[in-house]
Amino acid sequence: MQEAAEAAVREGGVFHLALSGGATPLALFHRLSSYHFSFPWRETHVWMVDERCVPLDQPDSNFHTVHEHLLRHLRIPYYNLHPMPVQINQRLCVEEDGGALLYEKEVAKLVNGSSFHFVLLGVGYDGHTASLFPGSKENAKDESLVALTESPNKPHQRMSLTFRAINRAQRVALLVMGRGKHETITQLSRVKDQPHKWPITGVKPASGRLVWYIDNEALLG
Ligand SMILES: O=C(O)[C@H](O)[C@@H](O)[C@H](O)[C@H](O)COP(=O)(O)O
Repeated sequence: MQEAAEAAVREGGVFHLALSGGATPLALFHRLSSYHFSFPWRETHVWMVDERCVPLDQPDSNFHTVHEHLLRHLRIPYYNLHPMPVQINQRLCVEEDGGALLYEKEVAKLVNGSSFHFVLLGVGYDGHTASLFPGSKENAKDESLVALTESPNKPHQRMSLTFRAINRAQRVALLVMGRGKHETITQLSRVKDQPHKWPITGVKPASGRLVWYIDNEALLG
């Protein structure tokens, strides 16, 4: 990630990084904040891959998690932080409030070609990634870059980058860790291109690079 950040900053003066929630990236966040002192945070813009529709100061909020475990330990300008606007007009993720479109416009305004330099993803036990869940209508060729989605797990309402946004990225890193994910990895190794059932198989950067980072426990059980 640091290499990608340095290369992007060298080329264009800015690094656009989109981060997922969940427990898996916490160790990476800890590492980034504790050891990577030369990471170009001042030139880094932090975006969210997905968000739960709860106020940003709630422990369930992905931005809250990223803030607690990473952002608050860094020297990063606050105007480089881009939480998803899940709360508008004192209500959460209401279609008419246009939060998804607002975020899409913010991405379009700041990110060249809406193509993030680096997107960090995880995978759920059911093969979901970001907040793109099995069987949901958003998984079909969605034209938008950001959408309101529904999770089978609480909190149900979500906002998420779509496949379209993810697949525009220059690099996508898929981080899978822990014995608990072994079954999922085994199943995923047998399926191909079934984004409706296994959303993770819909991650295919058009011209970018996709790299899976799987630890031994997830790989070997
Ligand atoms: O909001 C979220 O939960 C995520 O962004 C989600 O897509 C996550 O990456 C996977 O569910 C894996 O979660 P774990 O890392 O907790 O297993």
